[in-house]
Amino acid sequence: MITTVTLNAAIDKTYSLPTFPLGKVSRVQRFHAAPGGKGINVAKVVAQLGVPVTATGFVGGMNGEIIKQQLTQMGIAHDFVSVAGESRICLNILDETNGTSTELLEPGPTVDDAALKEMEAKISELASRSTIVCFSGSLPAGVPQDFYVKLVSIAKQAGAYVILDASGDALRYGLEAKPDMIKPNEEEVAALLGIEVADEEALQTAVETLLYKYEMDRISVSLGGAGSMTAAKDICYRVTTPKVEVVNTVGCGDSFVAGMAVSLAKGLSLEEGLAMASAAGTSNAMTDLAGHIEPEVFEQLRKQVQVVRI
Ligand SMILES: Nc1ncnc2c1ncn2[C@@H]1O[C@H](COP(=O)(O)OP(=O)(O)O)[C@@H](O)[C@H]1O
Ligand SMILES: O=P(O)(O)OC[C@H]1O[C@](O)(COP(=O)(O)O)[C@@H](O)[C@@H]1O
Repeated sequence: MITTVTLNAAIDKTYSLPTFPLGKVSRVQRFHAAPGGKGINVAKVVAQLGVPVTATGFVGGMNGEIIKQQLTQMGIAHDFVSVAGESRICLNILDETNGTSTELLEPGPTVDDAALKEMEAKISELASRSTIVCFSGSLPAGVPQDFYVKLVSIAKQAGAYVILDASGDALRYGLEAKPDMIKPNEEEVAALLGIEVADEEALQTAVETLLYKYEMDRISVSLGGAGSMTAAKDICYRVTTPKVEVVNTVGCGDSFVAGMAVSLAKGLSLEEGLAMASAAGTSNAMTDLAGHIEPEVFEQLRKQVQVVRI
């Protein structure tokens, strides 16, 4: 089983507008809402790829109930810790004319100490039954910046392979617990090392520095439409994906993580994992939903992505 952890679960709402003029009234004709937040997006794609998954994290209020209900309807097992307050809404406004995506992310509920303790116990229990645990996303108020250190350590101690997809201090602290894999973007790599990444050679050096410093199994730096770079012990790959018609890139990183987690759960090679992760990310970019892949598109892309050793 794969467990996904979303400490700041959300309802992801997407509004698709022909144009999005600021300071004007826009009437929204096309919209949808789905359970979201990075880890829940990972869970949705893992489920689509046919691997058993349990989604956990903090949820609160009516939005929390909706998140749980909809996951149940999707056939995704969940085991959340309930908190006072309301789970957030994350709004993504797609302007179909100029192709922009504008995200408005609420802060989410405030988590108290009792809920933090409950989460530690939950991770210990779920990780002991999981081959992979994915921690994804930002920390809501009340969660200490170093909480991922604790949770990653607990999951590793329970014997799970741990993927951490976070940013800022949450990632910086989380690295101290030596997750098996992280999936930063280029800016996050630069921020972690306090450097500027001028070109691909510099990126490779930076990624390898992080890999060895924190004794990780692999690091994938996702580069949006330009693909990704992945370093593992004594090896580095550059992956490029075919040019596709992009609809909405929200959730691409989560889909990439899902593909990688599924490949690990199935015992596939790193090369196969990269094809799977990249195909999932690119497939997600081709739909207006966040954390969604079309199986036929995914299978086609999986054959088309280029995984090159550098
Ligand atoms: N515009 C795009 N065209 C094709 N594939 C994309 C595009 N954006 C993202 N992807 C795919 O999704 C993966 C992760 O996307 P990225 O945008 O880098 O992550 P994040 O959402 O974390 O910023 C990429 O490595 C790529 O495979
Ligand atoms: O937890 P965070 O970091 O605030 O991010 C929340 C938001 O990120 C998203 O998962 C999108 O993330 P990616 O585009 O990086 O995959 C939204 O669906 C979500 O609501």
